[in-house]
Amino acid sequence: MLVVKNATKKFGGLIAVNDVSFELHKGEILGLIGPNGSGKTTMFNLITGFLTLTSGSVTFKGDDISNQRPDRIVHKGISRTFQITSILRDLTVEQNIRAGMFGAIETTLLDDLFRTRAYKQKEAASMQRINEVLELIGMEKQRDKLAKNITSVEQRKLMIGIALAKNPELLMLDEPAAGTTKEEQKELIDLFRHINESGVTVLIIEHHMHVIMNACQRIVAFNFGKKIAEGSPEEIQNHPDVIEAYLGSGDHAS
Ligand SMILES: Nc1ncnc2c1ncn2[C@@H]1O[C@H](COP(=O)(O)OP(=O)(O)OP(=O)(O)O)[C@@H](O)[C@H]1O
Repeated sequence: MLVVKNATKKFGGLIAVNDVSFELHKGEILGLIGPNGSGKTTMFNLITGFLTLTSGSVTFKGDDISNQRPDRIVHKGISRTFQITSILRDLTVEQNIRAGMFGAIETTLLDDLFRTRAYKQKEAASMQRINEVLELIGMEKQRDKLAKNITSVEQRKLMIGIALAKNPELLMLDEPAAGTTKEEQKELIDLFRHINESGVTVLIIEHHMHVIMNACQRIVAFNFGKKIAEGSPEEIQNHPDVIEAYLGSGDHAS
């Protein structure tokens, strides 16, 4: 579904991503791991058009999407979350999801002004998608609560809901379990599986090793911008280069 080929990103003299190739298959949950600064977020930004490749390519469903604008890439079916929270705290859960749909369902100014049939159809489609997303993230009961008044794990789920609002085929999550407890992480793992079972392919960057090991079918490991290993959770856990990377970095993610 997604093919990254010889991707390289240089920032001046620093090579943040160094000749990385990997594939993501339709229907799977793939994890990206690696110590701090190993190039994972840069890789996300290269796939989603927030950064341009120095060299290499990214193809999605056979289309070359290398260096296209982020909004074009969203239209092709890739949606993502960010490390920094993107929720609008003074809006309700439902309004946040609606805001996430911006650009996904388009109405013209005339449609909006005159409430045309096209407007009504699009509004019905929006409402249907909002309901689907609320069901997917398990937050139907919280739909009218202000985002600032929901729990921190609910805020994490809402961030995922905002990305899902665009109805992606590929959902990319950047550290979705940051700042959560073990109990909350279990909820999030169930959520990733539920989203995946609904037909969405998932790519996750995550520091909590047990989240990655439990949620992902396959894992790609990075160190110093390079791919050092790829395989099942078991293969990755026992891979000498991965063990060395984590021991050497002092980044003992739990
Ligand atoms: N815009 C930028 N300009 C210069 N250097 C950058 C930029 N973005 C990232 N880097 C550098 O590229 C390297 C890879 O960073 P990146 O954020 O991709 O790592 P990461 O694996 O996502 O780390 P973390 O787990 O801490 O988020 C780091 O050395 C970082 O300082």
